[in-house]
Amino acid sequence: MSSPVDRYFELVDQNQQKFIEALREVVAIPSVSSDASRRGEVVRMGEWLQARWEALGATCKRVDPGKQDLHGVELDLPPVILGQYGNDSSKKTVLVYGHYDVQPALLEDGWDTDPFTLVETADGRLVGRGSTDDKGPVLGWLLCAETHKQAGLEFPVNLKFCFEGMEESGSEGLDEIIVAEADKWFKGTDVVCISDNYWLGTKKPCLTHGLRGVSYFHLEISGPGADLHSGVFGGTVHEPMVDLVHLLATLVDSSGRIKVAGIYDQVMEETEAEEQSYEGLEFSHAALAGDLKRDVIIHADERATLKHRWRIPTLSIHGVEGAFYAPGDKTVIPARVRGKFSLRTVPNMEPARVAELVTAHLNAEFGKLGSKNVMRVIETHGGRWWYSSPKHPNFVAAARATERVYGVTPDLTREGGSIPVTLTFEENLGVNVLLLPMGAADDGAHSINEKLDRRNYICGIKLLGAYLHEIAVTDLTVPA
Ligand SMILES: NCCCC(=O)N[C@@H](Cc1c[nH]cn1)C(=O)O
Ligand SMILES: [Zn+2]
Ligand SMILES: [Zn+2]
Repeated sequence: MSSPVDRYFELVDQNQQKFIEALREVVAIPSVSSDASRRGEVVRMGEWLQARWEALGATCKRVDPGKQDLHGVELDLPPVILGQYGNDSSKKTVLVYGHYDVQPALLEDGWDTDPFTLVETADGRLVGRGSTDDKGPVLGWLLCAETHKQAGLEFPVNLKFCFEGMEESGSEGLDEIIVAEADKWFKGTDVVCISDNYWLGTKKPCLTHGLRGVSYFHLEISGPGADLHSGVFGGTVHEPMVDLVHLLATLVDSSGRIKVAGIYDQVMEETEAEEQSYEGLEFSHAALAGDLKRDVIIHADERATLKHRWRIPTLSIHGVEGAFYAPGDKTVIPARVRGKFSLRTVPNMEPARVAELVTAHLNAEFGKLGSKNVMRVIETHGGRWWYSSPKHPNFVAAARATERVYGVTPDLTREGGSIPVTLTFEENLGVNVLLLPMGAADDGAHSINEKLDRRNYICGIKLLGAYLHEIAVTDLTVPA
């Protein structure tokens, strides 16, 4: 007699094509949260999920977070779908989070095929916007529950879920809902699992126990009351763009070193155990250079690259608002420009201290210019870093599940990006949070030709189920 988990795996294998059709159906809903004209599609996607979970017997609560001002257009925020599947006091309760909105995508951005039509390539790539970020994983939880029910398999845990439609646009309204529901809808949660990130490479699965934070700034330089003719005024007025370019160049050098005094002071000391944790990870500069399509890597070895992604703060310059950027030549002096940059922050940096250091640096550098323009530094948004122990039983259960599906011990990774909701759950629910990725490093989330490999999708659906079965038999008490 095969075990329930083995039976579940067999069923997942038998239903592969059906699962791909389900992914095709959701990829075809262009739920782009940053596009006002697509807001109805985002809502439709949330309603699709709610209907499908309710058909299975889950109890759902649709929470409408209110209104959003999107560049002057007032829009209803898409619903957060809260759910509860099973309510057996003898079982553990797992809360899963995911998002059903996606990044924008247009064929003319360079996609090989229509981004909202799922295409399976001969080498097993399921190409389509949202396939890996995050519709594949969100669907994975649903298909896992449906498969159990259809086969009459006992579902191993009580499942709570929280699916939002604004993750790609700053998760507006979500934190307030989590805080308000911490002792209500989320009461009784034993552990949280989020599947919304990626393996370090393309072959070996991983569990993720750390994320960097982000502190985002605008640096505004205002000069004359209107744009000027450079032939008339060039060399006779202080140009905002000249000041801005100079200031941006004082922030970071070409080797990625941040030039803001004091910024590295709060960075956590590295321990011997951490140094050893880089051994054996599936990560190579050759593969990274391949993904980048050109070797533009700064560091000499893989370990240094990972440290600069995970445990060292970095500063990136993103763009300039108000600057001339169209093709062709225009002899204008822009009157007001806004440079945009952000720092990725790491343990134990405090956002308030980061803002203080950045502002002091820019004030000092601007002072040196002797410019009559006006400078403003604005911190527009931020999120804190997250760092957790991979020794928690939640991670141990996930590692066992991974071994069962893939036959290997997963890598333990951190990520350079930010998922602020991770910390919101950890702090407000007081339980352990695990990041359990489905997709691979080369999936191209946010990029053109986003894909999820068939292998990752099918094994990922097995993994989510195996994880829930492992949680059911794991003592979640943290050893003293
Ligand atoms: N692999 C998961 C990363 C998710 C992600 O891309 N998060 C964004 C969040 C963000 C922060 N500010 C604006 N968006 C990120 O850029 O890290
Ligand atoms: Zn995502
Ligand atoms: Zn994303």
